[in-house]
Amino acid sequence: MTTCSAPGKVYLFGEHAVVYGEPAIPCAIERRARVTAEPRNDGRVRVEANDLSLDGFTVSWGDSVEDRPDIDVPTQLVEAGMGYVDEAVGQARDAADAPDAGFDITIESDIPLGAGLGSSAAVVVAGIDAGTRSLGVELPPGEVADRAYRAEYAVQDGQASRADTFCSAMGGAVRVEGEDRRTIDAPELPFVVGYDGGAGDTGELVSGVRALREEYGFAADTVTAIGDVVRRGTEVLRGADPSGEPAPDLLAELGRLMDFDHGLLSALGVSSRSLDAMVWAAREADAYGAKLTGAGGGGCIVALDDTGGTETALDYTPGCEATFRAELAADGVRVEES
Ligand SMILES: Nc1ncnc2c1ncn2[C@@H]1O[C@H](COP(=O)(O)OP(=O)(O)O)[C@@H](O)[C@H]1O
Ligand SMILES: C[C@@](O)(CCOP(=O)(O)O)CC(=O)O
Ligand SMILES: [Mg+2]
Repeated sequence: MTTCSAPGKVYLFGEHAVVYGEPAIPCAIERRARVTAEPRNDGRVRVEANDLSLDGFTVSWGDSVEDRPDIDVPTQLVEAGMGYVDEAVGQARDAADAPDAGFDITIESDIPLGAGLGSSAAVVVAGIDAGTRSLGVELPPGEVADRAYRAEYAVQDGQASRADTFCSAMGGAVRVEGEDRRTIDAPELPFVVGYDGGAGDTGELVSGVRALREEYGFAADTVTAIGDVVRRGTEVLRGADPSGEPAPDLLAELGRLMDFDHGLLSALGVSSRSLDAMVWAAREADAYGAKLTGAGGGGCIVALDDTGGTETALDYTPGCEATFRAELAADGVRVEES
């Protein structure tokens, strides 16, 4: 039996544009998904996903038709819900050269689903690492990231960047631009997350941006402008002392860039009323900056604030269900028990 965990993330900047080869900087946060894999010798797969609830039902499933969850939700939604774990199992079998391996898989996660904090990437990364290790094969984190990317790419119909999965596998702050991916030095940034209790459909939101970008030159320019924000942000971070407290002027400049990024994402149609309300509550509470994180449509915003002001303001914002500080997770995927 092997248990591995992997962190979720917030985007400092660059989501959506990263899908078209622009750079992005996601940062791993201390909210993790834990996946336990226990090989079975009958070749079957059984999954217990207690935090995956569809229409109020907790989901567990197996690999035969009779073993699919018998709940009153559209098949498509159920298939989509199970897709990431099924793909992770496929990648683990392939990496361990054990196409017929069976597993009992248990998933626990404190990352809200579909909310822009990268729950899918964390589950896939931890799942591939736990699955392969339980078969006696240890993959370097870079290979776990590659395989997790292939899994996300398959579930999201070819609409995925390497950003979430690389960040979850490596931990810390990372910069991804097409095939180029690296960990970067960053100071401990005072992230505050606001969560509206909702979710967005990543595939649908990415498709929406793709369509706008194809229809309008100015939408394509908006995507490029997000890339420009990230290029500027990269320069700003390069000038920072990664070991010390971040200086107020550094936070002010990163915050201004986050605000700009949110405006561009909003122009691309991926914000929502509740995300905007939380962003404005943070700004009015004197956060350095605030933006949606991840695919958008609903879910989470991330603000930069080293005082308690934003958390208090979000607590009183209608539509905000939860607020928490998110510390940078130095560890990416790691073994918890074996
Ligand atoms: N705890 C979990 N157990 C099983 N599957 C999960 C879990 N958390 C996330 N997932 C999978 O990830 C999907 C959400 O991923 P996505 O829409 O990309 O949003 P995000 O990555 O922003 O959380 C869920 O529908 C489910 O398939
Ligand atoms: C919109 C996108 O840039 C980020 C999606 O993040 P999340 O799954 O919503 O956490 C898509 C991608 O990079 O694959
Ligand atoms: Mg995701």
